Amino acid sequence: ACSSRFVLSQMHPMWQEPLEVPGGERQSPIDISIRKSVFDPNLKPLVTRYDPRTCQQIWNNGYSFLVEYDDRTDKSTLHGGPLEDQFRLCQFHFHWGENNNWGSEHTVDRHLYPAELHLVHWNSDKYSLFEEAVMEDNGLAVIGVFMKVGKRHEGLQKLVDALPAVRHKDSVVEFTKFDPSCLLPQNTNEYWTYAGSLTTPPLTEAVTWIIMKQPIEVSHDQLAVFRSLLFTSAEEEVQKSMVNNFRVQQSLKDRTVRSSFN
Ligand SMILES: NS(=O)(=O)c1ccc(C(=O)NCc2cccc(F)c2F)cc1
Ligand SMILES: [Zn+2]
Repeated sequence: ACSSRFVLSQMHPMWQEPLEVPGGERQSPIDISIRKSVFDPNLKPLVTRYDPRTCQQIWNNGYSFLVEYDDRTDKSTLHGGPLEDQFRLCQFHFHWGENNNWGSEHTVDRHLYPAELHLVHWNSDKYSLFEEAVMEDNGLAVIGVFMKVGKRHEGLQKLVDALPAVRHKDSVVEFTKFDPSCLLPQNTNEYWTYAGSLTTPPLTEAVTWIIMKQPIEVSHDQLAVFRSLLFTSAEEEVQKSMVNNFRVQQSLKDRTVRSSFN
């Protein structure tokens, strides 16, 4: 899978992030201003083809929990939308708050959601490994899906039920046959897209962001299980709840956010 045991330095929500990333002209996350976004009629529908058989495991990396996919072949892919190439799914993960008032990394006209899903893909037409693609400006494509509190999400529940097994940092549990398309909103034709970066170190400016307009609904209790995870490993004396694992918003600088809808 794509998230090689790249151990993030002890980064927590209040992590002392570099004030400016070298040449940081396209950092993420950002606020999406609807009235400043530009409708682009040339944006195509998104095409996702995910094979649940490529789902492998869940890993608590001390920052979020990642559901990792076998990305050694083109079995779970993304193309279309703003993308010129075909991209391979390597993992998905989430960002959330300590309560339902905040937690997402992106916002829409400053509206905060309690959580945000990121489906991480890398350009398998141009590169042969995630670690390579992550250093290139057209290397990654991340689909962002906002989550709001409402009815229970049946597809998410299988994942929620597995979380107690990865409560501590560096724990891994086998997790198979999960189709991440169940986490996409029913309307994937309405999205915003912009050129950005990873939102955790190394913050590389390699990401084409595709942010869905329609949020998915998850229950209060499902989000509460996310908050039962820990930043800390089993050995550490002081246990810290894994909450507020989002980055502070970055300036748009000289970028335009395009919308696939008017
Ligand atoms: N929140 S997000 O969607 O922007 C995001 C997506 C992926 C990663 C990641 O893979 N990091 C580990 C990692 C592994 C190998 C090489 C890397 F450079 C690297 F960052 C970090 C943030
Ligand atoms: Zn993320």
